[in-house]
Amino acid sequence: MHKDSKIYVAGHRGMVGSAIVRKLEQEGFTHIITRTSSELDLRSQQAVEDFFEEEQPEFVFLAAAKVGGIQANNTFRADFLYDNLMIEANIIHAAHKYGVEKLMFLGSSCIYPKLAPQPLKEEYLLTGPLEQTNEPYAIAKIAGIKLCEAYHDQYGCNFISVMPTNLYGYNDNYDLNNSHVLPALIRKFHEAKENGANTVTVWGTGNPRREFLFADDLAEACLYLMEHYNGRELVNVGTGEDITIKELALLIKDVVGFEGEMQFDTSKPDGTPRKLMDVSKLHSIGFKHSTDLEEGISLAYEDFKNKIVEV
Ligand SMILES: NC(=O)c1ccc[n+]([C@@H]2O[C@H](COP(=O)([O-])OP(=O)(O)OC[C@H]3O[C@@H](n4cnc5c(N)ncnc54)[C@H](OP(=O)(O)O)[C@@H]3O)[C@@H](O)[C@H]2O)c1
Ligand SMILES: C[C@@H]1O[C@H](OP(=O)(O)OP(=O)(O)OC[C@H]2O[C@@H](n3cnc4c(=O)[nH]c(N)nc43)[C@H](O)[C@@H]2O)[C@@H](O)[C@H](O)[C@@H]1O
Repeated sequence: MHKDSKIYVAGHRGMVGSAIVRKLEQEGFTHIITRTSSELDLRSQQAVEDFFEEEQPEFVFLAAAKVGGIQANNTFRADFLYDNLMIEANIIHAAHKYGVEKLMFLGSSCIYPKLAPQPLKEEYLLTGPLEQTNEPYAIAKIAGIKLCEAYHDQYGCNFISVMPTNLYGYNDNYDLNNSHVLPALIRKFHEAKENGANTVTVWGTGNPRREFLFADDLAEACLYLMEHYNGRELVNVGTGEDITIKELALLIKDVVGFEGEMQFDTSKPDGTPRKLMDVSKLHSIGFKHSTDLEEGISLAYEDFKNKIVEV
């Protein structure tokens, strides 16, 4: 990418998309193209093709998607499958049709089999059954990977697939029903402290293990891979370290300064027992994350407090 290359960031208002825009601006890229979902509904093929014909982007970061935590995925199963299939199919096809030089598709660590060996290597894809709570979303993301591979094979497109682990950071989603665990617990512990509550409820048993990558580190990885990786195969992006949900809750409890108790609601699903990414390929390409979990949680908590002040 040149500093004046035409770069489209799909999903620029989201946690990942906004981090990518922030990073591009910091690096001095001057021609960043964006559209909100009300300006351009990416589920409409005609609208997407009209947009690509008009803007003629040279590089595309595909960070737009219907995204949510375990409960959202398990509740809105049709929406997670349909929206994500339509968004990725429309953008990937239009990128081919209008001659985009390079596209990056963002998948997720949930594409791997529920009980695959850990840490998860890229070659474990499609080697076993998926986690039921997010199977629709995972199927959509696997289809996105296969679309990129197929357009590479048939048309020679330089479309790469990046598989982030669980993410958190600035501009995260703090809705208690639809968010991921880390932002949900930040909000729960904060509100319990502010309201003088004695107990915070954590979903599930607390035993599952999760890996968490700060979204600005992912954005840095995305720019690095856009510049340095042209492979057909997917690339995991994570920290290579995981903790239990209980350990995460204790960490967030300390950062927030909540002094009450935690209780575990086992009526809520645990989901995949573990999904630790093997990041040896990422490291061999030359990238390693820089924000450790405790520092990242503090940064996310400050962002959360600033946002509630704004409301
Ligand atoms: N968050 C995670 O833990 C995580 C983990 C692994 C992978 N990922 C992947 O990373 C990418 C970004 O995730 P995120 O956490 O940044 O999600 P997010 O904060 O929910 O942002 C998603 C963005 O997609 C846009 N979008 C959704 N539906 C759209 C539609 N029909 N038309 C146009 N735009 C639409 C939204 O645009 P508006 O704001 O304009 O409505 C929003 O900005 C996704 O591909 C996700 O699968 C996320
Ligand atoms: C990266 C994302 O991972 C997602 O799986 P996944 O990590 O289980 O999604 P999370 O919603 O982050 O849940 C992770 C673990 O945290 C537990 N948990 C504890 N308290 C809470 C809470 O208050 N809210 C939430 N949300 N969880 C909570 C939850 O039961 C589960 O075992 C997939 O559903 C998505 O498709 C995506 O791939």
